Amino acid sequence: MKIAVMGAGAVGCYYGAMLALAGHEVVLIGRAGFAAEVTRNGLVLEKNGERLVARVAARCDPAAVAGAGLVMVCVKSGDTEDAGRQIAPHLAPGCTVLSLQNGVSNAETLAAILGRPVLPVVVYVASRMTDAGVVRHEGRGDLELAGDGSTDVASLLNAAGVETRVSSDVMASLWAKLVVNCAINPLSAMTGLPYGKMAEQDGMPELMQDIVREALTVARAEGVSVSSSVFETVRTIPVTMAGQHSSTAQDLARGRPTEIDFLNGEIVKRAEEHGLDVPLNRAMTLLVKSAERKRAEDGQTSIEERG
Ligand SMILES: NC(=O)C1=CN([C@@H]2O[C@H](COP(=O)(O)OP(=O)(O)OC[C@H]3O[C@@H](n4cnc5c(N)ncnc54)[C@H](OP(=O)(O)O)[C@@H]3O)[C@@H](O)[C@H]2O)C=CC1
Ligand SMILES: CC(C)(CO)C(=O)C(=O)O
Repeated sequence: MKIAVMGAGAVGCYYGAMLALAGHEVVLIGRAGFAAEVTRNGLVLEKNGERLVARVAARCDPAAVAGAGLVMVCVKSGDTEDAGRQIAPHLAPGCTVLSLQNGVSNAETLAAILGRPVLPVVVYVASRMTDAGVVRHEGRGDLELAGDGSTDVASLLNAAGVETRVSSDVMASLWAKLVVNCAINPLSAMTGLPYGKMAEQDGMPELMQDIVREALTVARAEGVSVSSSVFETVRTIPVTMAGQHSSTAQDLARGRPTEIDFLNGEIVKRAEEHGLDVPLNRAMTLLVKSAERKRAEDGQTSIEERG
């Protein structure tokens, strides 16, 4: 079966490479530089000290999803709508579409644009692009999904060495991930500190727990039952990932748009719909958006100065 990956970044390249290395026909849709590099040299996966070259097709034309039986959407949340609109006219009638993204609204957003069901997938991987055609696996890699066809998709992924579970409550798992991201990501971005040092600041562990508590009131109002283990997860991440900076911090540092509207911003938006106030999540959203704006203006200034 042909498998298409829309969004050839850290997540798309990791799973695309795993599937190609297992013998599947994989096409990755990304930017022009990526497509040119991978067409020349293949997609390199660095994993467990090995450097594996996966033979994949790399394209920048979304029409390349045509004929795929499985389409994995792996763009950042802010790009979901555009990506959906771009692939919509080219999807095969019976294909299965997955959303391998953080946040709790992407699968629904895509489904509305595509006019077909989209399976939400919880992605437990740490991966990053180290060069145009090189993806480095840093940890885990397992997936959790639900919806029509999920048993077949899970079998295909498990056979390719990607541990995949069919979930009894995938939205609860996506929410749990969201709640943890709400407590960790913006504070890592605002302090600029790795998680270990960040959590050593007086009052910081308490602040993180308060953000979790606030986000959980919104999850409850949405009718989602999130495991209370999220409190423990937020306590342990600064220990187990002491040297790490959040994806939000990394996006800010690179001058790229963050996913904050789909993290704390999602909590704020949904809280408003339920008549709840979530001042801590509101503050986190505002601070990160202000930093994004400053980063953009500073970038603009330096372009003009160079100019
Ligand atoms: N990286 C990780 O370890 C993890 C990430 N996630 C989640 O997975 C999702 C994907 O993250 P990640 O892979 O890190 O993101 P990346 O930014 O690395 O990858 C997305 C890629 O898609 C490209 N892209 C976006 N829109 C289009 C388009 N219309 N056509 C072609 N290419 C496009 C982007 O290009 P450009 O940059 O030029 O826009 C980028 O190369 C996010 O929701 C993230 O939160 C979840 C778990 C772990
Ligand atoms: C789990 C965590 C916080 C790890 O960095 C993450 O998902 C992110 O940075 O977005």
